[in-house]
Amino acid sequence: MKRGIFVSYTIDLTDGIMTFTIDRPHIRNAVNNEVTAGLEELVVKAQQASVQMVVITASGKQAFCSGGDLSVFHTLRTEEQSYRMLKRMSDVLYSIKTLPVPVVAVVNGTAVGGGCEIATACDYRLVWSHAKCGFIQGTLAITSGWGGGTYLLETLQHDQALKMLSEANVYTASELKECGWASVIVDDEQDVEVFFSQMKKIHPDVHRAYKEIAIRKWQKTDLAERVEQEVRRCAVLWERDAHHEAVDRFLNKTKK
Ligand SMILES: CC[C@@H](C(=O)O)C(=O)SCCNC(=O)CCNC(=O)[C@H](O)C(C)(C)COP(=O)(O)OP(=O)(O)OC[C@H]1O[C@@H](n2cnc3c(N)ncnc32)[C@H](O)[C@@H]1OP(=O)(O)O
Repeated sequence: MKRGIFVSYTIDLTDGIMTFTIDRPHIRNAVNNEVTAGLEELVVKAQQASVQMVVITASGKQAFCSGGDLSVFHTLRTEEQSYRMLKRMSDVLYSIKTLPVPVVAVVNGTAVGGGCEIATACDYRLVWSHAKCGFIQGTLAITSGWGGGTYLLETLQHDQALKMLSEANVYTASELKECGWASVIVDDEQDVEVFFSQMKKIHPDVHRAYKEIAIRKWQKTDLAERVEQEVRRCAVLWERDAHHEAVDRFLNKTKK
């Protein structure tokens, strides 16, 4: 077992499964710059030949990830400033999406905003039955900006994806299964183990070969360029008053 412990995340390698855990439960596992750096570290470490699968999850049962840490990212005011943050996260999520092994999000609780983007960049989403998830960026007068909107349109039927993005709602685990976002709903740790033991029945080279096919398709269809356009579009909206006012409302509401 190899283990690296930092303040905001851990990376663990056990039996060929490399697990990245966001460890900021007090703030619903929101992504700050340290978590972004951790995901960059994950991408490097996951290239090792001994890694057969990658898991992304988070501490506690309340939240998988509440998106970007608004108390940190709210200091980014202009299109240019927000573009740099959005681009960095979108680059790391693209690298995660195109890892040569299956990537599984174990959605242990609420996933909203960028949290849904992280999960959507993964190949599989194991969603705990109590979890509620949604692309709520619209309520902040922005779009997804880490590539997750583009990945959702790749993953779900077109009208389901567009509805999920535009409605900016949160959905229950069963609604997420019905629309095709959740691969599996899990009720306990045993259900999670069953998923991984099924995966492990198949030789890791077979998983790698199928992943190669998917990556080739994404390269042919200019996925990276489509993500870049999503990032740029979000940065334009980010600069506007409507976005900053909505974030102010959230931050002031929770301080009272
Ligand atoms: C920035 C990138 C962008 C993208 O490209 O996608 C985004 O991610 S936009 C989306 C940003 N995220 C949000 O707007 C979600 C905000 N959070 C919530 O709506 C709720 O916290 C929750 C996730 C639904 C959980 O609700 P609940 O369990 O009731 O917890 P609290 O609301 O009481 O939160 C506890 C504590 O954590 C703080 N918090 C939560 N999320 C964030 C966040 N994303 N950024 C900063 N802080 C966050 C919240 O303020 C509370 O703090 P205290 O009041 O000090 O305890």
